[in-house]
Amino acid sequence: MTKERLPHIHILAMGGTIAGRAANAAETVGYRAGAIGINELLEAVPQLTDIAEVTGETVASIDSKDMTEALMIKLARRTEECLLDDSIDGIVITHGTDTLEESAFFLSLTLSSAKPVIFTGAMRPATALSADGPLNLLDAVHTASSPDAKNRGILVVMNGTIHDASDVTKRHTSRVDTFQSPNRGAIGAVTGGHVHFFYTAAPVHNLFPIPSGPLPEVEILYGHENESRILVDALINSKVSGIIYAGTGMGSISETVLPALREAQEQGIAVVRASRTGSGAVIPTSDYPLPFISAGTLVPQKSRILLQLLLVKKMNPSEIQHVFNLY
Ligand SMILES: NC(=O)CC[C@H](N)C(=O)O
Repeated sequence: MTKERLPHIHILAMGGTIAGRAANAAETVGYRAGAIGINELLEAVPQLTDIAEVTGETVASIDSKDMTEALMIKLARRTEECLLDDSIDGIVITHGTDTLEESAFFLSLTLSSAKPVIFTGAMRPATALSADGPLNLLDAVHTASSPDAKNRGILVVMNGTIHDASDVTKRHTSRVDTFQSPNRGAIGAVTGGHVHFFYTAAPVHNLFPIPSGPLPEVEILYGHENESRILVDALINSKVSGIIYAGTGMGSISETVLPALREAQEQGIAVVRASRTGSGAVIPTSDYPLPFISAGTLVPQKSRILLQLLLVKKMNPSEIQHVFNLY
């Protein structure tokens, strides 16, 4: 009897807590992210060899709070090369959790492939009691090996749940169930190695080529009571290309800031209304007609990435709104 070939899953390591080392096993907060190399990470999960032929490489060893646009582009390019490699069946990206959702969303907008691409990370360092990284890695490799994970775009596997890159967001500072998809819910689960998707695949919107150079400057403002226009004026003076306004409620803008944002628009700055609430859609309303753009269900940090890529295409507010309507 011939043994069935195991899938070849390639791991791209970016650092983060999953590769974090602390002084002792009780330490779950003070540690150095990205201190552990890819080989040590794989050795901690010997069960991987039962389910896949696993190879790995280090793309970066950073705390993901320091993620940059250049590194995000580098990660997208390397992932694309791996997707084109016929010997690779699926890809797992280990990443710090702080900005994991931004990288996953960026790759979902710029890559196209039937092969699974799975992001994972950890909330406790590799050296901690009850470290969550090893099981997250095993679950991610199970998912990357699953034929059911094909044609679903970029996925995030954490804490036994599978999430779509557009909805998933980090919602808690320390708990292992921090990753949630607040609008549409998790799309699947990994239980005892069994990968189970709850829904058929949603449409995948890989809309852009991987950008070749720096993206337009887009900043995020956070709405609050008794707000002044100081920050909007600073952004107008800085000649940014876009502003994401994380407004109160459904992207509401206070009367003190509204005239300043209108002035920004007159200077050619694109303004997107998102919400500081963390979930729900911001939809176009007569209170804020075009050129105000509404973010849909995208959180401010993902709205920023989408707007940057749309501004590269030199789209006008109406065209930009059409793309945000997909979310
Ligand atoms: N749990 C984590 O991964 C957060 C640690 C670190 N700040 C990072 O994002 O890389």
